[in-house]
Amino acid sequence: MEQDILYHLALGSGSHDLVEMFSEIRFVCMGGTPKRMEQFANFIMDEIGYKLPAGTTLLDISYRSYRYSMYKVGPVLCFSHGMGIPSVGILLHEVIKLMYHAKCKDPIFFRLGTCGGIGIEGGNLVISESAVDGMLQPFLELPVLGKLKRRPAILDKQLANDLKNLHMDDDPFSVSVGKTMCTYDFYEGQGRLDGAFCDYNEADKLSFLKKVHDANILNMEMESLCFAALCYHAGIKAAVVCVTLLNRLHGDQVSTPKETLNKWQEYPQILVARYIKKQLGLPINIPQREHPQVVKNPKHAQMVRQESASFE
Ligand SMILES: O=P(O)(O)O[C@@H]1C[C@H](O)[C@@H](CO)O1
Ligand SMILES: O=c1cc[nH]c(=O)[nH]1
Repeated sequence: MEQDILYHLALGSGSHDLVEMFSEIRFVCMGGTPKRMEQFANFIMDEIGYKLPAGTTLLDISYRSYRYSMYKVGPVLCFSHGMGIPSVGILLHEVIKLMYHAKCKDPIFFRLGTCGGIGIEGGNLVISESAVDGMLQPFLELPVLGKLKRRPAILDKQLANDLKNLHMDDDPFSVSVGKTMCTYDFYEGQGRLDGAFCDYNEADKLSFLKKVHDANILNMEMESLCFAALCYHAGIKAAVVCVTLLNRLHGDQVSTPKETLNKWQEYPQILVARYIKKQLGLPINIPQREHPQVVKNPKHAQMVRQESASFE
């Protein structure tokens, strides 16, 4: 291949110097919405004391794709992945290739998400030890060339435990490690009664949720199966940290006020930021603003701005 066009990122190995732009990346963080990931980029910038080069602002490097958003903060790359397995799968293919082209060394991948708790109240964290599909099967099934390909959805146990150990007594959330059910739909796929269609009743739903609960599944979301399977297949250390928006044993609707939900969405970020700081050798409970790191490549943001702008 002469050049590799990372179409949905609006980047390419021929049009961009991917080594210059991304070789320092050590942590790749992704979550559903552009807003959340922009907030995380700003948060991690404060946490690790990273300073953007003078006169530059945080830029969505992939804004020309109109698909995903992408922010770079020193060694941390932040993406929005949209909703569901197809969306996160396409992104992962391109991010994994990006890491390869950029010659990044053993980057760790995180998904910072939201989920429905199974027996866990809203506003608490679940770290996935592995993922299962809506049939409780522990692998991603994908039709490839007319045949079903199965890839195990395994996550790094050590990383999950390391993250859990970063929980502090005065955190406003609990942290549990367990299995995650990843579905292809938010409504019927997760046994909700409040979708546009529903061919089952409350008793059927509760019997399914009990089966899920009895299988030690702590939460439901819509990306972990693919995220775990593709990272495991690529040999990438990966973790999924989600905040529960509700306890599904008590209801279906996400009725918590928006301000509270926004606060809760920060909880996975707090834990992952602690991990990143620890890996970078920074103290994890002292604000870093007064101790800015030297910017490794002061020309970087300007360069990203120019290259993104010139990409067609
Ligand atoms: O990371 P997010 O909050 O997008 O993850 C879950 C799973 C689906 O993408 C979405 C459904 O509301 O939230
Ligand atoms: O119940 C929920 C909440 C967030 N995301 C999901 O996929 N399910």
